[in-house]
Amino acid sequence: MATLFPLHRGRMEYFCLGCGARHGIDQLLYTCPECGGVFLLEDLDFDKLRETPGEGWREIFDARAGEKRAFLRGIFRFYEITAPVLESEDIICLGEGNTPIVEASPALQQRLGGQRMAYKNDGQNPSASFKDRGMACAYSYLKALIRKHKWDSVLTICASTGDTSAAAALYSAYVGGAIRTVVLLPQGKVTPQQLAQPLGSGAVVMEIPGVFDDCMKVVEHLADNYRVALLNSKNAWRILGQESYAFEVAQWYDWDMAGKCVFVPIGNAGNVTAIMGGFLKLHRLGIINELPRVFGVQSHHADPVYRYYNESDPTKRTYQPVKVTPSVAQAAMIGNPVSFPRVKHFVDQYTAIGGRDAFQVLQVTEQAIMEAMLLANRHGHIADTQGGECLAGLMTAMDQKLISKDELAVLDATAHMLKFIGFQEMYFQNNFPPEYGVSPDPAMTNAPLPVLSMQDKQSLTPEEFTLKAAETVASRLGVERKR
Ligand SMILES: N[C@@H](CCOP(=O)(O)O)C(=O)O
Repeated sequence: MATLFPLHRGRMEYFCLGCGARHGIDQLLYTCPECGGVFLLEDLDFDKLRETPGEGWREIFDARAGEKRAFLRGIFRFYEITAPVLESEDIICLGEGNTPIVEASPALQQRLGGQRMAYKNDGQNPSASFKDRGMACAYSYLKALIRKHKWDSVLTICASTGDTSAAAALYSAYVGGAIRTVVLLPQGKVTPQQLAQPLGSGAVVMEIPGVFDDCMKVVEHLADNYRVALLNSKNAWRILGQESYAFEVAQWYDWDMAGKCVFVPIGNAGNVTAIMGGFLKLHRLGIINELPRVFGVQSHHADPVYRYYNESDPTKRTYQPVKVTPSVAQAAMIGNPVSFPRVKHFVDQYTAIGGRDAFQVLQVTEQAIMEAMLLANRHGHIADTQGGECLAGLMTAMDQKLISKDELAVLDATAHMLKFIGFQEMYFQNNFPPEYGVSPDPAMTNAPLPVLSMQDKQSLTPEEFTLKAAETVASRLGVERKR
């Protein structure tokens, strides 16, 4: 019974956060035709889910952990609270979600003065970032529309700092058929690894001089005026898929969120929106009894959300986009997050239940981000620069006494470290362009050590070469000979 599909079918609608207008999901909408506001998707029958007690839902979701069928695997094991309007035949699962939570080693915990922490490695998703969670849902919905309307051609489009484009191109390549994808990237501001991803998936890659915010404006104009399907998190289906991060954190800790804090970097703000929205859904259904505290983290080079919430008097807060400067947390280098209205919407609900401290935003320096990432990785983690940003945020929270040692901090490593490996290289080789404001601590750098020369290789016999190389390694490391 527990794994039956579906246990609940919903009636979903777009709901505008600007004017409250509601629209049917039969058409692709990103912003409200009436006021231009952003949407969330709501299941009008969500409260019917309360007929099953929280304990019942916990059992159902736990029972699906070993599920093999695509439509109940990955993010879709939470089908009823995600997108309960999709048909099983439309659901795409490329193995997204279910990413590991890895607790800090005792040595790292000690370095943090005993603070409990863990990373959730969302870089272990198929395209190596959390965006796959959202794309699985957005593409499943698109597939449903294509089937229903018998469309023979759909052009999907997104602006990206590198992760969204990789995910969009991957899911598009998998679905194929009517779908073609184009991605718009800020020229020179996406890492070589991230640029290689959509190219390899066969997407059309276009580069625009400027930063992400410039690309986003072009994509928004195209979505408003041309027949294209926008795949950024402005597309509310993306948000639904990304809620699975919250569901998985809760499930991993046996649905007990007491004493847990979640740290998440804020860029375009889709992820922090989804995480708060996800926890609120679980709370509404009694699946969790407490909300974890959420700490958003931003670099001082791209911090519009921090600036907004840094004003303690809510009546004096005014939102101002910022002009970004280069950031190692390049995925979050965004000065005008499209989901800002969604953040406000959920922060109000979140703090109404969890109190003022349930949501806070921290600002960290570029130097702190780099050093936190290196510290984490020297202790066996695979944090990317955004994961470093979260750890820098945790350290800031500790310094400011915003968190206690008994609380467990769950940090979002949003992408795989290998996507951002160039920043580690710049740190190790001390060649960061000055705009980043990062200078290496020699104790944190590393470099390969050459052993013997090519001339040695050519002049020695293979046996002599092995022996001399082994002796050089042993003597450099001060290893004692066996007696
Ligand atoms: N960091 C993002 C920026 C776009 O965010 P989205 O969630 O709105 O698609 C990226 O990887 O492109």
